[in-house]
Amino acid sequence: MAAASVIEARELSLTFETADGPVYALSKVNLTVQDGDFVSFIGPSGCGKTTLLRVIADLEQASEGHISVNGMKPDEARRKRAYGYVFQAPALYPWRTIERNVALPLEIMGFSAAERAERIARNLDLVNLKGFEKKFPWQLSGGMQQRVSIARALAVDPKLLLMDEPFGALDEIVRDKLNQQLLELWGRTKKTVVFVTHSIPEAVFLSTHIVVMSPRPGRIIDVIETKFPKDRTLDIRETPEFLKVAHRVREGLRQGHSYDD
Ligand SMILES: Nc1ncnc2c1ncn2[C@@H]1O[C@H](COP(=O)(O)OP(=O)(O)OP(=O)(O)O)[C@@H](O)[C@H]1O
Repeated sequence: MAAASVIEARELSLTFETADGPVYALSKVNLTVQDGDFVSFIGPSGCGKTTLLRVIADLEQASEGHISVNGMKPDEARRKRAYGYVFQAPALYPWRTIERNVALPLEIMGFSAAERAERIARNLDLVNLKGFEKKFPWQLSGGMQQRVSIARALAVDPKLLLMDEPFGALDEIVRDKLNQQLLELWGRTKKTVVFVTHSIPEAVFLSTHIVVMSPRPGRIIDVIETKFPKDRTLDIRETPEFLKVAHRVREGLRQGHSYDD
């Protein structure tokens, strides 16, 4: 049976009108994300990765074209909490404990105390943070705080997880560990993930599809499908197949890059 599409974008464009003239953040973007895919957006600064993620999340509206999220218009998908969003910085409330941070979207949606407790326990377990419920964010490392943000995004059980460079601020060892954990989490939960990154190894390791983007105007220049086993470990980064995919991403980035700035 063919997988259902979670995101469909057709001829999507977004132009920001600024004092210095129009900025063509997205131009004629076509993208299909199927149920269970792990899709990364990669490209140089300003190619529209965050803008595309924000259009999917209804935080920004397209100037032209069509987009659907879980078969709905983005504003309806947002109201129905069809996705969870993880920002680059953990954005946790410092005065709330870890469990109360994860509880926040559940409180907003009116879940009962018993349901909240069950979901908090389940999602903190999923990100390996059992035992940290009563701590405050400042008592946790940056990587642990980002795992709390992931648990919070998953608490309402969305089909789709949108992640904007969630590990960009972390050192490489921590990032490797979180990549491995995220892959395991994706395998277990069967969520659809859309992930923004600047890192070629991160994109190749995590993704089923790598969307290579280019700036001025922001557009998609290549979509690369990978065929790595679901239970892969970081060791695959040394394999010829991994290096081949990484090379194709790098070539795409090189061709799309202008050196006039
Ligand atoms: N609200 C806005 N108003 C005007 N221009 C904007 C706005 N948001 C983004 N832009 C511009 O749109 C283009 C795409 O920005 P975007 O943040 O999506 O790129 P990006 O690929 O995510 O970059 P980075 O990797 O640096 O985060 C850039 O030229 C940016 O300056």
